[in-house]
Amino acid sequence: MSNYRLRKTILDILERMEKDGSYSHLLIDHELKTGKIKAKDEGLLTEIVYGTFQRKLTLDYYLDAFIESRKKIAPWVRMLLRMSVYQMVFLDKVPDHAIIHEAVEIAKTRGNKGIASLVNGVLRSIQRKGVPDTANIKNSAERIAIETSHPEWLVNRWIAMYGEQITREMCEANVTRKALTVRVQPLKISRQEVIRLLTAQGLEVRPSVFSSQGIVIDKGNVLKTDLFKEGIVTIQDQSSMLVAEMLAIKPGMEVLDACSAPGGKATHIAEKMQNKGMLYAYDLHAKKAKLISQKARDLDLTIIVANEADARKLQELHEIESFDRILVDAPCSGLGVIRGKPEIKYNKNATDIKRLAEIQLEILLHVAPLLKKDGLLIYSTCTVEQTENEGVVKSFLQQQPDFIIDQRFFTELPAGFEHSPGRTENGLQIFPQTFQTDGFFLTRFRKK
Ligand SMILES: C[S@@+](CC[C@H](N)C(=O)[O-])C[C@H]1O[C@@H](n2cnc3c(N)ncnc32)[C@H](O)[C@@H]1O
Repeated sequence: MSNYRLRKTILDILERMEKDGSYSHLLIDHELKTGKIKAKDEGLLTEIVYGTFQRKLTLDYYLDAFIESRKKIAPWVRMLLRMSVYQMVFLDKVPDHAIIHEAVEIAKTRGNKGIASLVNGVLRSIQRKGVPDTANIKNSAERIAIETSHPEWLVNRWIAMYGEQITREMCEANVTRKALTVRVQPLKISRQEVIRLLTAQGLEVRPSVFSSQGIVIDKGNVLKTDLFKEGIVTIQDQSSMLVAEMLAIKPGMEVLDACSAPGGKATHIAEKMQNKGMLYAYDLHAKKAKLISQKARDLDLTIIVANEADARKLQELHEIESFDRILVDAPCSGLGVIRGKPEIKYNKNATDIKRLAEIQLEILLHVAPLLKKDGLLIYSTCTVEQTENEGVVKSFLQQQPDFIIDQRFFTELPAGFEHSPGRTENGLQIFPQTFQTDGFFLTRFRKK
């Protein structure tokens, strides 16, 4: 694929992300699977698409200094300018003159001479004068918002929750890449052996401190290895791996995973159960429930029974006090996984957060009676929103006096969490910047 075609494909993906609010990772995966992108270009395509979308608001701030405010420009032209400026400012892989040349060619072919001249003028001015200095922005929330491309309402909200320093670190982490991590299927092979095999294939890897099954891939493409293709390792973020680790699971138990698709944590729990016992996994959507069964089959785990159900109606399917362990990995705003899914920061609003917190509490209150006395329930989300995390935990404890926060949860956490900034009496908020993971929240209740 020529450079021109590659840039045009990148522009197409970015436009679809903007127009349909489509999931960036799904669009990129789809494009890479068409086989039209050369292996050597895959990294560049991913980098420009993610980078441009991640830094959309920063790039607009730069561009607005060079575009007359009265001038209306079509969304595709703005996107073309954004991806060009992203490459000029944040990447050093292609010289500026080549970036400008390709952008002008696209503008000419898709638009007309006038658009090509505008694109040429704006990009050449930026090349000559450089981008505006954000140090001049006086208001600190606005400055964080522009420098890290987050909506200002979100930055203000996080500053009110966590203070300016944590907010800035979090926003900065959200625009960086993190290392991919995988989980080993321990019933098939040991982590040590997988590390040996991956290292022999030239990858740079290290054991995760979050989970005895986790491996961090510092360099190399694990997705192309047979270990991945054969289901011996699966992709999972380290903070997600913490859930099964902290559920104090034993083989032979009866376990409920109330919001389970696509089954990352359910399969991890089944592995911890050594595929002995019973794990009921539910999801609201039938299609998604099928993904859980598929994942269980891929990993040769036979104890998972996956079905479609609303977690708020599980009392119709199961008896009171029938489970040793329950996991509520609740639907949430996803504001902890912005790094991998940048569209989330632009699409969510405060009303979504409030509504989600209501659903999360409803789910918890409904499944609580299904837990045996002395049983454990983990509540987790992939968000950094206090309303959805500590807020829900506090409301749940108020309405369910039979439940307490299990203090052993804190002593059983892996080393490194002793002074973690997000640790409170109600659970553990993992920030994306602390361990270079997804932002995640989890806590463990015990039924008295
Ligand atoms: C955070 S995801 C779960 C991820 C999963 N535990 C894993 O590790 O792969 C939340 C899931 O809850 C499902 N969901 C949303 N509302 C639900 C409800 N009322 N009952 C059951 N599942 C629900 C969503 O479809 C989504 O798949």
